[in-house]
Amino acid sequence: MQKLAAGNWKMNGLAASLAEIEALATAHPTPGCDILICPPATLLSRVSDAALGTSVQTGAQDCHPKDSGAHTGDISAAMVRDAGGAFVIVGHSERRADHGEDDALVRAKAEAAHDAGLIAIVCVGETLEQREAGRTLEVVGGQVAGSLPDDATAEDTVIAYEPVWAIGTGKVPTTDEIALVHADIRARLTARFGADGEGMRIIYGGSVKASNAAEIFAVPNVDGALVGGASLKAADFGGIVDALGAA
Ligand SMILES: O=C[C@H](O)COP(=O)(O)O
Repeated sequence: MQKLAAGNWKMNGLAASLAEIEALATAHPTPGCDILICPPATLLSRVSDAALGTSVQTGAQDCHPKDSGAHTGDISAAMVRDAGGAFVIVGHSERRADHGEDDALVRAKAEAAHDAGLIAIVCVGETLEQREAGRTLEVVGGQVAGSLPDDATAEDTVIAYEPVWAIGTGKVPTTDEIALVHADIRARLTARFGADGEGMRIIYGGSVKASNAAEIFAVPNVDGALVGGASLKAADFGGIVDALGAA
């Protein structure tokens, strides 16, 4: 399967950041993996224009489950598509925590993404408290079960495993810990979706940097990364793209 290096700019990026897209595309004209940048919604259209015809694909960080309507401040999956996006992240732990999003809502957003022809990156991951209580597989397994539409396919769905305690902290699980969770997710996907579950990409997120990327990408069932801080600068993200292309 084609691996995925996905950058999530979160609430970062102004017009000056468009230069990073050009730099990334110029440095990686024929990468050995898919490259995705999810800028803030304010920049999606301009980033998509800048990325047109290059190796860089674009997406949004969230979408509303409805197509349109009276939902001030939200954007729909159709709007993401209209702005040039091909992907949308749903259920990121920051949205689950900041906006009280539960699995049912995340699933509805993934369904909306699919209806609009987008690839949904569905995020799951345990808190430190849950890990320390020995509940990692139970929590992540429950999120996978509840957040994925029944008709998800290998082509339209990516799972991002992001331990909440590893996001933006510089703390990363051991490769054995990552392997255990990714293998468990793979088993659940295969049991539920058959061949599609075997082919669905499972990417890791949480303090991925160029310096630790190769080690993480060598772990079985790690099919790429969802990168926050280290995706903001083309020079940093480029190192991760190189590591994934070589994996
Ligand atoms: O969406 C990206 C993740 O939350 C990871 O963020 P980070 O690479 O800054 O730890």
